[in-house]
Amino acid sequence: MTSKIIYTLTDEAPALATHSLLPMVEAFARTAGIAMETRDISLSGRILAVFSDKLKAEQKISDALAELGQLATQPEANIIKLPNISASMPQLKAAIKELQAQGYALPDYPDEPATDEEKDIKARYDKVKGSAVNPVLREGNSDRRAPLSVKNYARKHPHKMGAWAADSKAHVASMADGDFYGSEKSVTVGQAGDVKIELTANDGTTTVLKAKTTLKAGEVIDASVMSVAKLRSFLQAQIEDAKRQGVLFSVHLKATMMKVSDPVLFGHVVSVFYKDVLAKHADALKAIGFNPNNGIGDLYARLGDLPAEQQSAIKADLDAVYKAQPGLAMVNSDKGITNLHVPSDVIVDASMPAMIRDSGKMWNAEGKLQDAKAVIPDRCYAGVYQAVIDDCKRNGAFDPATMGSVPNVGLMAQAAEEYGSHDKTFVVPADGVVRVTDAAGNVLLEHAVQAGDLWRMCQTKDAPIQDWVKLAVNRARLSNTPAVFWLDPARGHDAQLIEKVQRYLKDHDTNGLDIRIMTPVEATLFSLERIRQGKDTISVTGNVLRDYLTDLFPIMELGTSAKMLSIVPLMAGGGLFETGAGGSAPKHVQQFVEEGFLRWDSLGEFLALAASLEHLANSYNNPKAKVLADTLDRATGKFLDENRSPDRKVGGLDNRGSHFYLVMFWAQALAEQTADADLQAKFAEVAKTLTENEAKIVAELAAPQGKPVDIGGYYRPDTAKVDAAMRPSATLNAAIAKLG
Ligand SMILES: NC(=O)C1=CN([C@@H]2O[C@H](COP(=O)(O)OP(=O)(O)OC[C@H]3O[C@@H](n4cnc5c(N)ncnc54)[C@H](OP(=O)(O)O)[C@@H]3O)[C@@H](O)[C@H]2O)C=CC1
Ligand SMILES: O=C(O)CCC(=O)C(=O)O
Ligand SMILES: [Mg+2]
Repeated sequence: MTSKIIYTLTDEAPALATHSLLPMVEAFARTAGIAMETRDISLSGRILAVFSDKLKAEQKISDALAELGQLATQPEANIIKLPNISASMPQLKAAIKELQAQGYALPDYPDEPATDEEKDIKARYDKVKGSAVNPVLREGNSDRRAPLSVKNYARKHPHKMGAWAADSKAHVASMADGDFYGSEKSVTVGQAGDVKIELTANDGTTTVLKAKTTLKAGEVIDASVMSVAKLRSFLQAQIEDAKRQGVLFSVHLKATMMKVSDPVLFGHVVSVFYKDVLAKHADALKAIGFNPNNGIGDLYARLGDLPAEQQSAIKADLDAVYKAQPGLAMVNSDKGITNLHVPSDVIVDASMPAMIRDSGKMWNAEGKLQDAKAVIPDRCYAGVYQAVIDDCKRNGAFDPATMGSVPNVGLMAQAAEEYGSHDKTFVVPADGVVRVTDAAGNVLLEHAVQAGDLWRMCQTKDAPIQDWVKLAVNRARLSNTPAVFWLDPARGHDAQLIEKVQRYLKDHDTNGLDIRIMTPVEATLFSLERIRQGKDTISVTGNVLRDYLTDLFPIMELGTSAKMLSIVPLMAGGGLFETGAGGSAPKHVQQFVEEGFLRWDSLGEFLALAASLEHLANSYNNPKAKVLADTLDRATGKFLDENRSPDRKVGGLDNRGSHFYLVMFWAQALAEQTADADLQAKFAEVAKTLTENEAKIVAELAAPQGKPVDIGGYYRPDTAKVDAAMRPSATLNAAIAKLG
């Protein structure tokens, strides 16, 4: 077996950064006999892979995601996973358009498929849409934390935190009833078997929503429903309340990862907020195919299809809406892009912490910060953010120089919980009752529903739960830190989990450990109180809170979740090393293209690479890999100590310059170490060259800054163009080439 690490090629900022970093990493890894292989799991790559049959021979690419999904279930897996686009519908369509323009004969996305062929095309695209990558690769639970070196760095170089006023009007608004939280029911199934999901309408007719879902013994299933009538009246009341209080209206959902439910929720917000203009022009908007689930931006984009007169009438009525309604939080006030323009622009895990970091404010239409109402319709997790906001109002902003840390152990293996619910989420077609029945006809779960309601079922397998409990105990032991399971006994699903957690904790030696179970709000208060005293508390959570908390706490503690170590110990023994805990930072690409400056911070990649090398050293007994891992660790420490992360603006060090420093420190550490004489000798020269040419290389890397860059595409940029843009230092390239 050869030692090999798979490095994923993804999208946007992390993909650009890869063009600079990976060639250097490859050269270093080769010295230890390690092959770095790449696999394209970008949005465009995934589209091309599923439509391979429609492409010319030279355009075909293999289905790397399917291959890696398979690999993740094998003990030899060692995968470094960078963030990728989880495409919303507008992003998917934009990517299709770009690829078509590049000469790929892809079909259009059929919004309303009529023929079997169109249905097949839609099904294939829907497979690529949303969070299509992470659930496939995450065959393990997650361990996300700020390593001590990173925490020390943040304490030494605290980022800016917006001050909090006790009378801030910022708040979270959630429904009082009729939401998923209020309706959740759950059972643990004793034996393996299949279940059926069916709607019995009030007129007596039966519709099979999903004929077969296979369950394993001990699996927890839950189901819940969101009442659309109650949602819409809640939204209307919140719009009025925002106006009354003079705060910005904003909505925070996860339309990317929750690709079936949340675009629909988003669509309701759009259609309630803009109801006057949408009602008045209903026929015209139907004719141009406007769909509120794609955001109000979809309306603006399609306006051009209407006669000029009608366009200006609609525009005037849109402006009237903005006058009558409360101010909307903006994504980009210069360009007039609101919170309701694109469902993937405001994603709750990143957007709520950003609002909290900004004193409970968001951007208004004038480009100024203003107190905001954050609408998070469902109550399952919203209370966490309100608790943080209340704490900030009471005690002021958190201080990154002194605050403790909240690492996370997250249950996510095998598409656990809500994030695996897409194939079991339905917009209910008629009033009636939805039932989940087993093969013997026993009703396991049922809900009375109305047409338009969102009904969903989630699955959580037992083996991942056992693994999660074990991981929590291990982390508590290794870090000697209290661990809190964030579970709410008032929720059907969580009540089942509490029982299992209590049972499986007995399988471990928990002597001397402080392990508790608390509701999410109690756990927040407990963790925040400790954080203000500089103490750490492990959060042990389900899949959604894993996502939310691993942006929330890092953004408060470190300014960004990019600086997180994010490991997925795969249940089959392999390792999946995610890079940071954030996304693919679309704004960074915009800045790069306009100004030739890439502010992406690759610290997450550095941390993942060290963990991956360490894993490889252990599983293949490769002492050279261990030396590479240890020296990379030292280099990262120095990198943090000297604060060589990218700046935010032209003139400072950018992503490329930060890579140079990491690589120089790594080469220096290799030249200094004595554990492996061969590596020491190999790196002596490159370390010397890089050290002596520091100023020259930094200047060569900075030379292209300040000018626009043509990368030949957004979703599928031109490799040669990006290579040239990301590797502009001939001196650095030559030094690395010498490694052979
Ligand atoms: N693991 C994955 O694959 C994930 C993928 N996504 C996907 O990413 C896309 C964008 O999602 P979004 O919610 O906007 O979240 P992002 O994390 O991409 O962006 C939010 C902000 O976080 C900051 N940020 C994140 N990573 C870095 C980094 N490495 N260096 C510097 N700053 C960073 C940037 O803020 P600033 O403006 O301050 O520079 C950025 O604008 C979506 O398509 C989403 O589906 C999202 C989360 C995880
Ligand atoms: O898969 C996705 O869409 C997002 C993943 C994410 O935000 C996370 O894991 O933190
Ligand atoms: Mg996240």
